[in-house]
Amino acid sequence: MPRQFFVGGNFKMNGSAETIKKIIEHINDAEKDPKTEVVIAPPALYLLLAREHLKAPLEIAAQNVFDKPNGAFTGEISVDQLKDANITWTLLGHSERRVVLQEDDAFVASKTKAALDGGIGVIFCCGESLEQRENNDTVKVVTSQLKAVKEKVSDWSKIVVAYEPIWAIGTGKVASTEQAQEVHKAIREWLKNEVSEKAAEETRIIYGGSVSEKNCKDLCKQPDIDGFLVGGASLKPAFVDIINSHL
Ligand SMILES: O=C[C@H](O)COP(=O)(O)O
Repeated sequence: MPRQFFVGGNFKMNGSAETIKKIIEHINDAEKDPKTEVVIAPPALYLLLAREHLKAPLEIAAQNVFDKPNGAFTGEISVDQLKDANITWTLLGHSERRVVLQEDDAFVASKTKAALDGGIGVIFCCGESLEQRENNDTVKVVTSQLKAVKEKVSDWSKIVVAYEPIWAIGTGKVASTEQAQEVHKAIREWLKNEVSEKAAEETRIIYGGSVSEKNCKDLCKQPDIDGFLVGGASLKPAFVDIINSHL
């Protein structure tokens, strides 16, 4: 069975109640490819606003979730709290959290397990720095990030893997179709060898890093690119063109 095309919109720490409502209304009203699964990730403060306005089947992701069920963890949000707010997905392992907030592989994997155990889908981000790419360590870095998850998680059916080379995020410097396909293919091989044939066939592997309405059409023609995780362009009307890119 073909994998359903998946497009996530990561608003990061952008927007206000007014602008996020406008973006949501635009996405609601636009003509969209019904074959694309669309998930938007507004800042935590606006998850409930998004829940109120976003129309099904569009879904909402948190940008992060904690791995403890409750308690004295100032500033954190639990899996049960997301479920209470009808939030069905979370991003985890974004490089901005790995680099700026120093989240390591083990912590990201622990949060991934907590989310999946609670029934929340995970958009699991992985990717290499420019230095790591120049040292030819891309596949090694990405698979070691995935390996940390494999040590804690056996069911991959609710994981979407987002390959996001750090050097391409927010820089306007998109990976070439060949560069992206090569890493996506390596991730699929890794899934086949280390998880299962089923996981390799069914897991969506999406690309993130300066995706725009201009480059999405070529990227999505690659056999192992099953969609996109979009940052900056998800705040613009062009997000709909990315949702429709494989039409
Ligand atoms: O989560 C999204 C990625 O970090 C990509 O962001 P960007 O599209 O602004 O480069």
